[in-house]
Amino acid sequence: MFTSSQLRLRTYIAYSYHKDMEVVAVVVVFLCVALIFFSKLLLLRKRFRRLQLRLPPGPPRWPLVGNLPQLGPRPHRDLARFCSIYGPIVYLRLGNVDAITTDDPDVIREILLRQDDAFASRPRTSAAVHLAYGCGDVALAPMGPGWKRMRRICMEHLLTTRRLDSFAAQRAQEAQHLVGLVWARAQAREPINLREVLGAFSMNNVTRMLLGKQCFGSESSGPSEATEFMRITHELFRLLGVIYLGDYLPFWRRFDPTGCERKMREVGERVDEFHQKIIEERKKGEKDMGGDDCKEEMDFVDVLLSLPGGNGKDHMEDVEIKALIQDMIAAATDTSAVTNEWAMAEVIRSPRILRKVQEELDTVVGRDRMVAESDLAHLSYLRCVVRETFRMHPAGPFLIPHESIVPTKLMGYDIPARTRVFINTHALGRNPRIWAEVDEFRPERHWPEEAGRRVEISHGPDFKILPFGAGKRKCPGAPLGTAMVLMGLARLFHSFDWAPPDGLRPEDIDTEEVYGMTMPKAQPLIAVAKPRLPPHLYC
Ligand code: HEM
Repeated sequence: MFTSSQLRLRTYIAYSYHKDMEVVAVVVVFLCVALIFFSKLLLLRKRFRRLQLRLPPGPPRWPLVGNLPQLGPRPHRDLARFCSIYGPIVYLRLGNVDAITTDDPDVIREILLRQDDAFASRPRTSAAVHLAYGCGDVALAPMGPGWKRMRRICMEHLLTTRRLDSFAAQRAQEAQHLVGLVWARAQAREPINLREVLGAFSMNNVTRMLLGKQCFGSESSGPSEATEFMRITHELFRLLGVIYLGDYLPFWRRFDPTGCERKMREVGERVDEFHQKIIEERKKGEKDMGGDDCKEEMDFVDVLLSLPGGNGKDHMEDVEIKALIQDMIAAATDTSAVTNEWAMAEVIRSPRILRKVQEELDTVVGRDRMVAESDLAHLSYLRCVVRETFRMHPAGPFLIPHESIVPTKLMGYDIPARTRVFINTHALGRNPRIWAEVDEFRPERHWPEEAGRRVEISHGPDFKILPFGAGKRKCPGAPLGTAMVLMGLARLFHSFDWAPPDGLRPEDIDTEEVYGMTMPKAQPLIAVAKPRLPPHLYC
């Protein structure tokens, strides 16, 4: 039993407790209201600031999704249309991402050269995370010390002129292997799937440098493994090119209704198994890697295994080596194979151009030997064919997307930080303000005005074509890519006459493209070859 004074005390304690709770509740409610108020204020300030920005012009946008619904299955064509309506720089809002696009040489020069420091980063997309070792490679890595180190390894250890020269004999063997393959089919009077043979040519060239062995052919680990590797590499490329809604609408990633991100994870794991196997086999083999002379004989994997790691470590991490192997394969194979297929398609479509290419080859090389790499610099007309191919059919419709690091001004417009930049190389080559008769394949337009001047394949000061990009992110494999493209074409045009399969006229060869990170012909190129050199040269 309580006394009355005890009861009074208990009542008082209960009363003060409730009073304190009320005060706490009032303070909490007040803090919440203040928080909501200030965050709204910040949002409004941000919106107000955005309203003050002078963004480039662009198409009207939908709430939440912005301009995403205006992009169809060929987004390079949609963005080109916007540039023809709104001008050389177009602003787009893709979900919650700021983006600009351009097809104009002056704007491109400003982005890639004058403001290279502001625009040289890459967006951290889901594909880059799942398919490029968490952006730990070169091609998809955002600007930073990681990218710098990996790029330096490429430039100073893998793609040096000396090392590329040391693989010249292997490249010549691969070119002969290509000719032999086509010759065998020609003897059997079979039409040739040029996508297949050119794909194998590129892949073999790259894997011989990278791994010291062919992927397709007598040295391969077996046709089924090679085919699976090629299949999974194509799948990787397809996914890298996909416009994934989750990169623009974060809620999409929670549900992933199309299973795109799950597929990325699966393909990333499958590709990783291939790469891990390569490293483990090589470590087990324990090749001798000492001495500078020996280093010139080493393939890329040997070189990477011999290099010190970052932060004073003795060796590079496996994951860094795998990211570089993947970049080399992905960046080098499809790009050159797609370019070669387009060039063959356009030349076979035009018997006049085929005759001119062959006349030049007969003059420079003759008919009693095969084309050598040393001939390539003298094949000016063939070089014009390659330049014209890059104008009409750049390997990819866009450069790999760039991203601005800081807010900046571009041609008088405000560009916020983290704006995604789509440089539309497909539209640049077909921009009617720069080129006449844009849909006509005419190599002569690149013939140098000054007699005897070498025809450059890379971009010139006018930035009217841009096959390898420019500035800090320029393709580090451009000399190798050019050599592989020129060599493949020179050998095929020199060794064979070409025609479409029975019943088709040259002009019936279709030139429809299919969108992706690289942009191949929609249908593989099938053609018939007829040998034109003495038989002993083919074996
Ligand atoms: C015809 C063949 C090739 C073409 C058309 C081509 C084209 C390109 C283009 C357009 C870019 C993007 C540039 C940018 O975003 O500004 C690029 C980047 C790159 N390419 Fe190539 N490429 C070819 C061959 C090669 C080869 C043979 C290699 C290496 C063996 C290679 C390695 C790379 C790498 C590592 C990058 C990323 C550079 C960076 O982000 O820092 N490419 N290439």
